[in-house]
Amino acid sequence: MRIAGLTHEIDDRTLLDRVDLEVRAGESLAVTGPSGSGKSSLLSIVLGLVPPKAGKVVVAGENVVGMKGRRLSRHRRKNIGMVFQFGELLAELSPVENVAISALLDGVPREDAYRRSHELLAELGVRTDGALTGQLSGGERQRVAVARALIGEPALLLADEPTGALDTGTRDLVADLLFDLPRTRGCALLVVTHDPAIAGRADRTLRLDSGSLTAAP
Ligand SMILES: Nc1ncnc2c1ncn2[C@@H]1O[C@H](COP(=O)(O)OP(=O)(O)OP(=O)(O)O)[C@@H](O)[C@H]1O
Repeated sequence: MRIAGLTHEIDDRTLLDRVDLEVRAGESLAVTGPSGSGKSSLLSIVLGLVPPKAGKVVVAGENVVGMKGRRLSRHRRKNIGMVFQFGELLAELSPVENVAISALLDGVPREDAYRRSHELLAELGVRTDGALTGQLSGGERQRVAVARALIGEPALLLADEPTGALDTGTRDLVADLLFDLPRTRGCALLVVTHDPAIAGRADRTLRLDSGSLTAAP
């Protein structure tokens, strides 16, 4: 993913001021910064959910800025996986169903979607013994969320405070898993987080403050 000259304003506040950024395949990047500095807004722009004032966001060779409708949703489904702080899973479905849904919506035949979902969950160490997602521990749920983000084999994986809702031990297990993915799957990983212990695991860390991204100490 390559971001160039990205500018975004909210209520006369410049959250991103001509920001440039690149995350390559196989690489991880963490963005930290104070609350309200615009970290989540940055991810929303990369997802094409929020239009910036200016600039480009190129994912898998295509500029997301200005992309709309079906073309945008197809592009997002094909190229980007997203992990949220609270997983955003459907509690009343099984983990296998939560992960398969993403592929089914993408037109993958049912049998393939379920097989792939089983395989991914097994690889990520989540039990698929019939328990509902709502019955799993926080760490297991986050691993299901990671599997869901990965099922479309995205070139870019985004994560917003992916371990923010976990206790320290579980946080480390999920972080181990997450930061292994660029190496094991060849994707680019962009994580936004407050947590220095998480940011410190990325190949590079940048800090967003007053519109600018600078190398974090
Ligand atoms: N849809 C919106 N309408 C108005 N203001 C918004 C909107 N989305 C975000 N903001 C504001 O933009 C600023 C940046 O928010 P954002 O969530 O991107 O920051 P953040 O760095 O991710 O913060 P945190 O670390 O607390 O999650 C905040 O002041 C927020 O209130």
